[in-house]
Order: sequence, then structure tokens, then C-alpha cells
Amino acid sequence: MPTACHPLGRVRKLATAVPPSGRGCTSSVQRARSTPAGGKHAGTRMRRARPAFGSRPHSSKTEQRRNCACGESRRRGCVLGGRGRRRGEGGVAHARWPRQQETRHAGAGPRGPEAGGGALPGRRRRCRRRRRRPRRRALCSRRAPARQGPWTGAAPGYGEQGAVAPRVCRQPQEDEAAVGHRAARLRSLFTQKYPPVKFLSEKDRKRILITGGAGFVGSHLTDKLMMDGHEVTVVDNFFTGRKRNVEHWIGHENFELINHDVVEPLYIEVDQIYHLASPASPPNYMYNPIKTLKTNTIGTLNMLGLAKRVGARLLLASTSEVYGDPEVHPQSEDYWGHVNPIGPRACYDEGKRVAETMCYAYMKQEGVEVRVARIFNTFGPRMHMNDGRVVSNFILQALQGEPLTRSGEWPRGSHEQQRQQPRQPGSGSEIQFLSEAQDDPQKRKPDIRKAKMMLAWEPVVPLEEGLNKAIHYFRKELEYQANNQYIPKPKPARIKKGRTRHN
Ligand SMILES: O=C(O)[C@H]1O[C@H](OP(=O)(O)OP(=O)(O)OC[C@H]2O[C@@H](n3ccc(=O)[nH]c3=O)[C@H](O)[C@@H]2O)[C@H](O)[C@@H](O)[C@@H]1O
Repeated sequence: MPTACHPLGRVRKLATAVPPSGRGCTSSVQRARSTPAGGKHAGTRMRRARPAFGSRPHSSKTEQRRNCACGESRRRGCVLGGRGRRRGEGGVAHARWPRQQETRHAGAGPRGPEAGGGALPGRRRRCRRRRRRPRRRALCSRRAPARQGPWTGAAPGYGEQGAVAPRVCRQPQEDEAAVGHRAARLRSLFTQKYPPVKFLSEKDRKRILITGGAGFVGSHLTDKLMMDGHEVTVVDNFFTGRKRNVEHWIGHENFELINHDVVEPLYIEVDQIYHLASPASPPNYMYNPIKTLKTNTIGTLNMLGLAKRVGARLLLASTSEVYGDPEVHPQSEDYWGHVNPIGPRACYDEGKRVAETMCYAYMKQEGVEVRVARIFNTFGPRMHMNDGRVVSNFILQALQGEPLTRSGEWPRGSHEQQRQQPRQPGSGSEIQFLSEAQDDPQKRKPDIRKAKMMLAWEPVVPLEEGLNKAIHYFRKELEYQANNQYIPKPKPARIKKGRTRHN
């Protein structure tokens, strides 16, 4: 018997747990089997079994069982006993039938006792008596919880411990269309492939382009905008982004994924553009500095050209690196930065700076609506394993039992013993000092007073919580990698025709 994963399964399980005493919430079919006298609904309150998914809600056999001897379908309101039997002999219980149906029988008419429908007065008395009894609502009055919270791959509330089954009881008059509709709704709940998205009217729904949307920050933005009910197009060349980050949306009617390099022009119709495409970590942007420059300059020009053509608003994901190795701390919006234009990091720092310049030039000259956000050292789930930024490096090294690598020298004034056996406080990991990287910024921290005042923005995830999420994610990624090692198959030896092979 299926258990809690399926609401029907749960209902059935609960139904079988009820002894066949004719009480409690159970199915009519089951009662028919368990009644010793062979009666169909003897002494029971009528509850119908839910139809299995995919089957017709009422088979003709079930239908027959529900018909009274008087020939009236119970669903249409007959309250007579099947063959005029008494309680315990297979008659029909009337306690839960609606009042107007009983009055119909009670009135002198062709369906009265004269019509051979059984001992009506006695039945009417029983009906009243039963109605006065306290209702047993333990199973049937509970409702399915409203869908809320993040998508977990199964309809929330079902399949979890303590889950509540959807309402089991139905009004007898409920017609087949309503039953079919309810079954379809339930079926869609259990076959739902995507996280639940809001419905937005045509007027409010925006067509949004996210470049770099398969990356760490971009994929979370994709989730947010999809959940809000917008149509999202992700454009990414998968340099550091991964399909896995957005795979849960692939096939959704509001989602599109395009493998495209922003250095090439793109002609689509959109209302808003979030331009995030760029390598973001030092090892990645230094890997091919010219490409990094092209992406941030030509790529940004292409996106601004698109924004101008379609009248879209554009947001540029800039970076704290525009401040270089800052001389002002913390950094506010009006600080111009301290960047070495010919250093190893310049391809990224200057690339983002010129991208910002382009945005403001398009705004002033062409009237394009632009926004610029400078992102400061983010970390969390969906970061690339080889990202190379300090937080992900430390977490991975600690999880793999490797020493934590730190650039620069051991801080002045530290204890001699500490220098000999350097360890990270609170962890068993050793610390290894590497030579200082050129132009590495010594300290950075955004001054967020203006953002708080004008946008009511401030970080909401505390450091410890964020770190825990990131650690959990990297641990899972390591497990995933360990279980999915790619082992190339040995190629069969190629033997050229007409030659003897010498081993
Ligand atoms: O913190 C920041 O300053 C950076 O934050 C994010 O970067 P992030 O998500 O952390 O890094 P990745 O996961 O590497 O995402 C970058 C995305 O851009 C894509 N990309 C990169 C290079 C390229 O030429 N085209 C392109 O589409 C990558 O494939 C990837 O999906 C933004 O995407 C960067 O623009 C921003 O500079």
C-alpha cells in the first residue's frame, strides 16, 4: 500500500487503518468488501474512494454499487436503502446526505415508501439521530496545506513526515466534471517539473535578458525573476557558467537559454537587460586578458546598442575591483579608485571601469536608462569549484584536508610559536603563506549608507549562515565529483590497411 508520498496513498493507508465498524472515513468500495453481510454500505457513512489517477472517476461497476434498489442513483440524491435492508444488513446510511434530498423523500411523492423504497419513516428518524452525533472529522476535514516555500522537487506538504492529506470527503452531488478537474489539479501537483512561479498579467510581465545568467550570481537572479513570473532569456558562453545552475528551468515556457558570446551582436526583443557576462575571479579573468577586455568593452557596447534599439533598461554588474587597491576605506560611490592600468588585474578592473563609462555615455547621449551595481566579493552555492576567490579556496582546502593558502607574510607581532606551527584558529587546517600577488587589494569594504537610504537595501544573510550554505554546497560538489569521475574509455588501436602491425 502506498504511504505518504502520494495524497491518495495516504488516504488509502488511513482508510485501511479504520476497523470495519462502519465508522470513520473509509471508502464505499472497501466497505462493500468488509461488510460480513455482503451489504454495500451497511451502517456506514458514505465516503467515496478517490479515483486513481488516470482512471475514470467512476467506473460503471462502482456506479452500480451506488445505485439504490429504487433505481435512483445515489449521486443524484436517492436516500433509500439499497433493498430496504436495516442497518447492518446492507442498507444505505443517510446521515451525510443533504437535507433537501431527505425532504424530497420525506414528501409524499412517487419516491415515497409507497414506491417500494423501504421503511422511510424509520430511516428519517435515523437520519436525524445521526445528524445530532458529533462529527468525526479526524480524517476528512483536514485540508491540504497551501503551496508555499521553495520548490523541493515534490509538491510541498506531501511526501514529508506529518504531511496532511487533502480533503477526502466530497459532496455526493459533485459531478464528474468537478471530480475530473480536481484530479487534474492533483496530477499537475505531482508531475510538476518546475519550481512554482507567480502568474503575472501580460501588462506586468517583462521580457528580461540576463547575460552571464548561468554563472553564480546570474543563476540566482534568474531564479528570482522566474519565480516573480517574468519571461527570462539567459545568454551565456559557458566560460565559467554551467547549465547545471539553470537546468531546473530548461523547458519552462517562460525560460530560454542561449549559448552565445556577448562579443557578437544579439538581436532580440526585450524590456530589461541584466548584463553580467564577464569572467569574475582573478584566475579566470587573467587566463585570457584580451578576451576579458573584449567581453567587458565590446560585449557591453553590444548590450547598450540592444538597449537603445529596443528601449530597454540596462543594469551593468560592475565590481568592487573598480576601486583597485583603495586608499579610502570604506569605499563610497563617489570614490574614484586606485587602479594600476597596466597591471595584471587591469584587464578586469579597467574593463569594468570602461563598461561603466559606456553606460553613462549612452545614458547622457542616447537617453538609455542604465543602472550600475558594484558587487563586492560574493560567495555561496553555485560558485564554480575552481573559482579561485579566497572564500571558496579556503572552504575547499579545509574540506579536502589541505593547508589554507594565504598570500602575503605572517602578520607582524605574532607569536614565535604561531609562526612555527601556523594553524587557522578553530580549525585543524595549517596555513601556508604564498608570495604576495601584484596589485592585490589590501582591504575593501563598501560604504552602503547611500544604498540603505535610497534603495532600502542591506545584506540580509549573516556571514555565518552564508558560510554554512557555501560549505554545504562545496561538500556536495566534492561528493558529486567523486561519484562522477570521467574515465575516458581506451580507444581501439587503429590499424592502417595494407600494413602489418608491429607491437
Ligand atoms: O563579483 C563580481 O564582481 C562579478 O559578479 C558576477 O560574477 P560571478 O557570478 O561571481 O562569476 P561567474 O560565476 O564566473 O559568472 C560569470 C558568468 O559570465 C559568463 N561569461 C563569462 C565570460 C564571457 O565572455 N561570457 C560569459 O557569458 C560565464 O560563463 C558565467 O556564467 C558578475 O557576473 C560579474 O559581471 C561581476 O563582475
